[in-house]
Amino acid sequence: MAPFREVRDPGGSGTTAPRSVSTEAGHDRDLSLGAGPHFDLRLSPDPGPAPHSGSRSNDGGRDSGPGQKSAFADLPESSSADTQLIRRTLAEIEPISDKVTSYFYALLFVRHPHLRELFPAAMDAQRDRLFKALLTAARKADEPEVLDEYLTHLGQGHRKYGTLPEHYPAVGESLLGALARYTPGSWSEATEAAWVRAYTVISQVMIDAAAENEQYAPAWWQAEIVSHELRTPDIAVVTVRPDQPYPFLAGQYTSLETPWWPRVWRHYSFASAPRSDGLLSFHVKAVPAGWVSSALVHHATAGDVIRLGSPAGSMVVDHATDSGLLCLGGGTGIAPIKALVEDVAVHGRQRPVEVFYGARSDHDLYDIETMTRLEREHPWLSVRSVISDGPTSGLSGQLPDAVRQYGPWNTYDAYLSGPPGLIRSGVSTLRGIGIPSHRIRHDSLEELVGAAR
Ligand SMILES: NC(=O)C1=CN([C@@H]2O[C@H](COP(=O)(O)OP(=O)(O)OC[C@H]3O[C@@H](n4cnc5c(N)ncnc54)[C@H](O)[C@@H]3O)[C@@H](O)[C@H]2O)C=CC1
Repeated sequence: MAPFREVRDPGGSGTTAPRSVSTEAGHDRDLSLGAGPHFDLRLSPDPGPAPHSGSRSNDGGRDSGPGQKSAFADLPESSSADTQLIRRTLAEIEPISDKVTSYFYALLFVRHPHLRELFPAAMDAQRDRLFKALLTAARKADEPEVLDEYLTHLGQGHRKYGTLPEHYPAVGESLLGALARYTPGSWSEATEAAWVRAYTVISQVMIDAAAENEQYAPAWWQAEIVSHELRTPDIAVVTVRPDQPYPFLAGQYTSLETPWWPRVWRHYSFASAPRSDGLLSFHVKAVPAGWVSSALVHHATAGDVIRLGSPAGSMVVDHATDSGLLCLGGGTGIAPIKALVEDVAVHGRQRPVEVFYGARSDHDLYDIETMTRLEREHPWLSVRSVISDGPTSGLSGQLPDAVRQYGPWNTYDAYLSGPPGLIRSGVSTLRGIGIPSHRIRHDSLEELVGAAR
């Protein structure tokens, strides 16, 4: 049987933690957690198969075998009562989530200062990512399969930050400390016990997923920039050569860290299907206050080395069907759409692919030449550009409106990529014209908001 590790001393980092800290709100807050919650995490040396659900994982397409059991199937019967208690806490902190987030990090760093170095020097960009992810996990507690997949990705993705199993109890204590502090009306022994049970399972799934991923993938890849092409004053196509093979699927994205902003990771979709020379390309637009995007567009040159995390995302082509593909790419969102087109071409299936490429002006259609070249090469491909904000001789308006003028689309699989506003209105338009939700694919809005800054 695998050893159990009990974490009984929330301040047990060997450092003398101050008893209070000044938070954003300017109040000194007591950091005591009383006796403290206990997290019994099994730090198994042999993780066995990852307990994820059998749906697409972020390891470049490896699926877990059929019939694997969800870790959440092991939850005690009290779990639905736990769900109620957890929901109540979540509802209570929602309007003050900023304060709770600040307090969570204050607790974490004051009690466990050695963990500070795992986070970026300037925390504002990524400040609430971890906390949000934990709350998202808690919110999905009654959707075991979805939660398993989410946590598996989260656990694997945390390897690049240097996260170790022994860090999880510290995070759990800080999470509970912050929740308890900001829900004084409802926090009780039962609520704490519910959160301890939920966090214990959450962290165990993440730890197991990371350990399983370690068997076949590095925590990150080094990648040298081999070409940097400025297509407009603020959009660059950056091509890199990873230091070891990088398996991924067309339509997926990765996390990327530049040498100029250590520990600040941003998501970028691959702009090509996997290539025989192993090179990877990204379309990067420098956005205002976008540290990483500006560095990549305005400072990066050939020879610079960046780091890449694991591939992720399920916006991939289903090669088991011959359905047509309806693709909406807004701005740099055309990058993974181009990868999907190349993927269909590689598989040699003659299925119709209809691309709507949206941009604010003709000038912003930075990749139209590539798309029209692909259209010339492949009779099954049609590319239409749609201009939203300027004069044009072609289609004008917002992308979803343009798509509505064509069709019918109800036999197509739909792929959306671009700004969150496009995804939201695109999904609602496509549903409205008869494409069922399960045939509409896009990256998670949570990942997209602020993704490529
Ligand atoms: N996998 C993905 O979903 C990817 C997403 N992106 C995201 O795409 C965005 C690209 O930004 P920009 O190039 O500045 O695009 P943009 O803001 O210039 O928008 C491009 C086009 O998208 C459509 N659009 C934008 N907002 C819309 C809305 N609210 N409703 C309907 N249509 C809308 C319009 O047709 C517009 O011309 C970034 O936020 C980036 O993070 C980029 C690459 C991949």
